Amino acid sequence: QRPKNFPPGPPSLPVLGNLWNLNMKNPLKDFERLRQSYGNIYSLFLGLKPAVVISEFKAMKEAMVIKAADFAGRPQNILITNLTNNKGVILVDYGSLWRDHRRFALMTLRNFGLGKKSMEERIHEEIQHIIKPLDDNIGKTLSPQFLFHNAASNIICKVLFGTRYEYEDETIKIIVRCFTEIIKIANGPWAMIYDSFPLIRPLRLPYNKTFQNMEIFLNIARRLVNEHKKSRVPGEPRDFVDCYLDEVDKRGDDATFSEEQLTRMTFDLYAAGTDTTSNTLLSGFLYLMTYPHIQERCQQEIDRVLQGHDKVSFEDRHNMPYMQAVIHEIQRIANIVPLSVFHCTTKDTELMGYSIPQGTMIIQNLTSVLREEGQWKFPHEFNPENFLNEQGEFIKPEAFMPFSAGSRVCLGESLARMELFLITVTLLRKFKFVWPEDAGEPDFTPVFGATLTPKPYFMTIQLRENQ
Ligand code: HEM
Repeated sequence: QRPKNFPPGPPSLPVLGNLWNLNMKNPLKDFERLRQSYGNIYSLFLGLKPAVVISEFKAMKEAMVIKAADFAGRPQNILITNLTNNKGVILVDYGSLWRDHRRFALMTLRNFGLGKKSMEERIHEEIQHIIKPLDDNIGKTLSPQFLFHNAASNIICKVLFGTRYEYEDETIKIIVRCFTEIIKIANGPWAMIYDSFPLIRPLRLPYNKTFQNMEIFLNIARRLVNEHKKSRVPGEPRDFVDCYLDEVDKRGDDATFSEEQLTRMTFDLYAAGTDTTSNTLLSGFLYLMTYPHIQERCQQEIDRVLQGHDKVSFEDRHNMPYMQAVIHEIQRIANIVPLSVFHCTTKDTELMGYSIPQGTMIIQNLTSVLREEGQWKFPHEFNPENFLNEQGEFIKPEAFMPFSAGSRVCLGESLARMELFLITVTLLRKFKFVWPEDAGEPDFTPVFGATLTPKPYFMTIQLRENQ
């Protein structure tokens, strides 16, 4: 039964609730269909749990920005609690552990605490490892999937642990496999089954694999943290782990800053920073190959602004309005995290006149904002004009929310934006990317998972004439 003045929604069945209304493999179309019937704020029962789905800019802003604290919780199901041990940052509930760690991570990632080597340098070093295989394949075709994935993974690895792995290294393969499998189970129907039926928890079912995978990653992270403890010089941090160990020293007995929390947080940052960035790059190059005139216009701007410089710096973005518009448009159309990460209300609250009790799961339909008519000049097509004004200057409409908005907004936004800019500009400056002649028509339909991924594709690499 829906509480009084709760947002409307489709009728629900006992036990299953509205799970029968959703295609678990890809519920995005169902969320859109239900929005058309019930409006921008509607409710669903996921099993016995009530959830509210929020769509379009106005409602999203009221919830996430204006009433940020009311909507900043995370739903706590038992699988997640058992998996995270109430530690980390992404899935922990609103409270002091989350707040202190979020603040610490933001400060550290913003280039302050990271020691002598700047974030930009770390990214540029990794870009050299992307360029090498591209250089070796001039005139040939290549699938960029692993290249981008390993690069994004190594960048975050360097920020956290100060190390990178060769693209063929077993450790990187194990890490990537653990993440993929954990996310698949934690996000899917098994999490709900685990939650609803305590008696089956000890059985050997797929979620057990999740706990094993989590242990594998945590053991790798613990080993790296132990090595840091031996080699660090207090007060002279080399990376995120060193900064955190300095913070533990500084805080003394404050239990929330602990080594266990550190290893859990490295997992979260690693998981959140890899797929998202690499899938954005993959979508980006797919669009740049399909719209060669847009690729060329980027290259003209790059050549003009970088003339006489050996490499691009993040500051250069201020002189590259077109490139900035293209990268933002890639993020808008790629819509990499379409349902954000589920939120939860922290107290009884109201949204656009509806009452929403404390503890209600909140699902952000970010797709609806990124494609909203009235917010964009060209909501349904790939067109950088969405981010340019009449004078050709870069503008960012408020409805640009691929990182979500408010208190839980993506913690890695600044790192992600730097990666996307430096990688895209460096590669476009040196190479021309061409859709292979024999590859048929490009298919833009993404594959749904925790993030949206373009279908695997190949690209032909050409060296640009001025290189
Ligand atoms: C293009 C790349 C990225 C996109 C599109 C993206 C998007 C998002 C979104 C939509 C959320 C959920 C926000 C919410 O719940 O309201 C999120 C959360 C988060 N992201 Fe990202 N992200 C990206 C890259 C990164 C990177 C590189 C890192 C790591 C440094 C990162 C770390 C996090 C963390 C830790 C959270 C949880 C924040 C919290 O709960 O307070 N993300 N991201």
